[in-house]
Amino acid sequence: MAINIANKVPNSEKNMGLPAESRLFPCKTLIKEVICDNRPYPTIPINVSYGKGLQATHDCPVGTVMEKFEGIVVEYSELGSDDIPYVLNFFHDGQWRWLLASTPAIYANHSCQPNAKINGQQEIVAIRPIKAGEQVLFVYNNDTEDQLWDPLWTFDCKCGAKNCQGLINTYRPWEPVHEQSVE
Ligand SMILES: C[S@@+](CC[C@H](N)C(=O)[O-])C[C@H]1O[C@@H](n2cnc3c(N)ncnc32)[C@H](O)[C@@H]1O
Repeated sequence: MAINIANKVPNSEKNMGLPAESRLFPCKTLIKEVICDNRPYPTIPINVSYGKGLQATHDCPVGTVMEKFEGIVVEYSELGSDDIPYVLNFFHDGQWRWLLASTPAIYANHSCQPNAKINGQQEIVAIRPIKAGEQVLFVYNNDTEDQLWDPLWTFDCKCGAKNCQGLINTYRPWEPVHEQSVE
């Protein structure tokens, strides 16, 4: 997996200009890496009925990188309960890692009928054409059931899709209905 290491956390809506100790996701110890990349992406944060969401600013074809999770990689034990809904875990160098992102990617909501997915570079990528003004949505729990779901992340899905799973409280393999190949 390609990871870009930079010497500072990228600016984001909430962390802009703040010193490390007062960031949205304070991490007191053991910052292993800082992942950051060039910005911006064709999305903006918006308000939705369940907090914030991420909205496309342009019509985007399949394969467009809509946003990217970038921030600090920490140990699970360093996470606070408020961090859990926002953390992205990924497998790297034979172990699970937790990425506390400080980019608008954290606002992308879940849908059981998504228009995007996360790729191996922690990017949110369009799996179907996304129109300007549409919310960018991916399946949070698309994985094998042997990966442990964090109970602190359980929520009632309000995506409204016909195939809505309802309570999101476990990983399950997700079969795309109309997904187009982007890789
Ligand atoms: C990564 S945050 C997404 C941004 C969040 N909406 C916010 O305002 O900060 C994940 C949390 O958003 C909420 N969420 C995301 N997708 C949802 C959905 N389809 N239905 C209900 N709540 C959802 C849940 O509370 C979830 O734990």
